Amino acid sequence: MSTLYDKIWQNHVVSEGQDASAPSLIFVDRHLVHEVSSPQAFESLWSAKRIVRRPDCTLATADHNVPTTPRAESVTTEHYVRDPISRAQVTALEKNMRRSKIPYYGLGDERQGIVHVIGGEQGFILPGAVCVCGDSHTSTLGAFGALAFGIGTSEVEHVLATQTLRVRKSLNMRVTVDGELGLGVTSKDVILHIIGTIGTAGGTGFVIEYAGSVVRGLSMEARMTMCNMSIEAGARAGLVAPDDVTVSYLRNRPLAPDGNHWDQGVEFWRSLKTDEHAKFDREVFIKAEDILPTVTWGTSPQDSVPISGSVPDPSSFKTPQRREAAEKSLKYMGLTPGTPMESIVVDKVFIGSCTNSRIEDLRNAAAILTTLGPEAKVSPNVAAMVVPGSGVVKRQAEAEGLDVLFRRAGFDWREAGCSMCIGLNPDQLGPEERCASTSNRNFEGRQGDKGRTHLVSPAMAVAAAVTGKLTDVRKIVGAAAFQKGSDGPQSLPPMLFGETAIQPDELSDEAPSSQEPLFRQIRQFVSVKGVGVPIHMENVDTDKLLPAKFLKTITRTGLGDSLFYRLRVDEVTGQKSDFILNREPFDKAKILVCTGSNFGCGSSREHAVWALKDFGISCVIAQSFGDIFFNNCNQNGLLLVTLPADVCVQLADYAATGAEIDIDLEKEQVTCMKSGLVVPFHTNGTTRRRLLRGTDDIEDTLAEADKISAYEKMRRERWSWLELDITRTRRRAAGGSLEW
Ligand SMILES: CC(C)[C@H](C(=O)O)[C@@H](O)C(=O)O
Ligand code: SF4
Repeated sequence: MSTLYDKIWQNHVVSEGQDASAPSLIFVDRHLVHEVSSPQAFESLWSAKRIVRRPDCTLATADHNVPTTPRAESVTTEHYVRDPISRAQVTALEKNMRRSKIPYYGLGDERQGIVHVIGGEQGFILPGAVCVCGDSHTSTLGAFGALAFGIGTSEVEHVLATQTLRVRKSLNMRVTVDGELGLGVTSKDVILHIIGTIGTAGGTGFVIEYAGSVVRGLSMEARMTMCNMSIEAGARAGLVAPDDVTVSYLRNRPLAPDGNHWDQGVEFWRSLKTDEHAKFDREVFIKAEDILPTVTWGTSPQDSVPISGSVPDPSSFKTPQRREAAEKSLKYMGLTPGTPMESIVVDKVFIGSCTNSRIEDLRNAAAILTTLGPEAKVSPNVAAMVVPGSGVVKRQAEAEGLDVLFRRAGFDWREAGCSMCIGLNPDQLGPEERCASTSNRNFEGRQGDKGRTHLVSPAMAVAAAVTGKLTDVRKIVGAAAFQKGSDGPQSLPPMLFGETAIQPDELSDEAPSSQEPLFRQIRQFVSVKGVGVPIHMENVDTDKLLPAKFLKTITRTGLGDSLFYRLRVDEVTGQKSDFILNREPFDKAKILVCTGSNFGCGSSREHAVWALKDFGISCVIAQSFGDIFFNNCNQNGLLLVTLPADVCVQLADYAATGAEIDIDLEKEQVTCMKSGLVVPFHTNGTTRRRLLRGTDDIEDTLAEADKISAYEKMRRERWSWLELDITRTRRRAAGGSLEW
């Protein structure tokens, strides 16, 4: 009896780990690449004189740094990406694509867009496949019944060089949503409700399969919205079993198989589901009737309430940590307990991001405007923008006249990219500006320094734009405006795929070079002795460890000053704060002792680990860690020690005295030298061996090249529909407009 996850896993094992807790080598069928998490991976790859093993299994685009202002057809990176550091990243990607021969959807290509949007839209991701990308929201693509998850930059390099990854198997969780959703309740509300229920650490260590009548009744795009935010629930990936909805969505997509391959693929996909009596390590049941249009009030995706609710009182939370976190959130958000959510005035509205920028999202948003009629206008105090997830979505929306509806109402209609989801491009919130946003993260500073984010569905975003405050969309359009299954029908109306230009020939041939020292070579950990810095926070996400604006670098060094930047520097005055990392002796700390759980959750940015190391930290102690962060630390020789809450508190109190701590990995013990306290800890055997030895994973994997070749041969014979013939696809794409 196996789950869907077990089955996909089993089909991809190239070689088993030495024991149950050790990572296995698994084959990667599809690798998506973008400009933020790949430059350092290519840099190391080229300097080690390695090549990309399977460019044909890889697809790249630029999305995070890309402006969304009007883009001429003859667009060049040089002129369009004005910010020199952003431009350097996009240019590095272009050069790397040219050298590696990886298919690239660049700025002049209609297929360019947010990496997770284009992966599904083009039919690149198929059920049963393993798909990775140096980005945490790769989980979006689990909606296809593919095992899709985010990885760090070192792992990107590993996949480029070997087409495999060393992964430890996660636990199985199933979230079943049964019943019937109320009119106007969408997949975004469902996933916000789930995260509100299980918490942002609820899925840590798990792959979540979404099941139940509600999930079965959702369209593919709505399923993508749900799977997208699995990472906000702490899970490695989200999955939905493939069914007729999946198959009809994939039919005739440019990169999906055709002919016999299509038939073989469909037969296999239909067999992929969890066995009836398969066992899950955790089961969660949600009643559809309990879900209302949902909105966040705080700075964590778990801080949500129904739109009819009010800002909670921090004292209503059970644990002191939650109480403290809620107080901090409310201060940051400028909200007082008891304020009705519907009275909160917004300055900006953002419809976009990999959560909600697909055609169906734009149709849903536009439908609200249609119902309201031509008089409906964006409130004079609000700036609202719609950013399609890809050039294809944009063209489709324009063919349907949605842009006209948005523009007429006063929305700004933009070009594709990550846009205001992340402060990496010009679309940002100003300090204390409040935004109703269809994105997935409401972390402090996420949409711009001191910006305040409320996560909502596309329909709710339109309602907020029109009224100027957070609003229950059902009230302004009436129930009659919604059909059953508020996200949209399960079969999409035709989508247009136009002629596209392949343009890597315009790119320069030389590989980018950087002068960075061999920072990554220091990947070993044996012991450390030094000052520990106590941090009393729950859910320290990687945005907090290193804000997005520092991700533009193409090297791994120099990030130490930016660690916990928002807490260390007042972004308005530029003055250093009295945050503990700025104070002696903690400014020289080598160990970080966090009393909270879920340290390093959120984004897959390995830059956060480089920042810790560059600051001088080589060991973090906490109650638990985010999955991707855990792997990124292993790759960089940074030891993570997991200890119970009371022990973390004890060690943090000791660290606060400024006395030295000694951490010995061989002995697996923490010694507080001054007090004599000795705390044993346990690390996974493989992790320990690798850290002690300072292993180069890629070298080890390449030693198993014959096994990888044997797997590839087996895959060609057994699942030939997985082979991608990019030249065929190009012909099809160039053969005129494709419709279905
Ligand atoms: C830049 C990238 C590594 C990051 C992620 O992993 O999620 C980004 O997409 C984000 O949303 O924070
Ligand atoms: S979460 Fe935002 S920044 Fe990250 S990939 Fe999605 S759209 Fe881009």
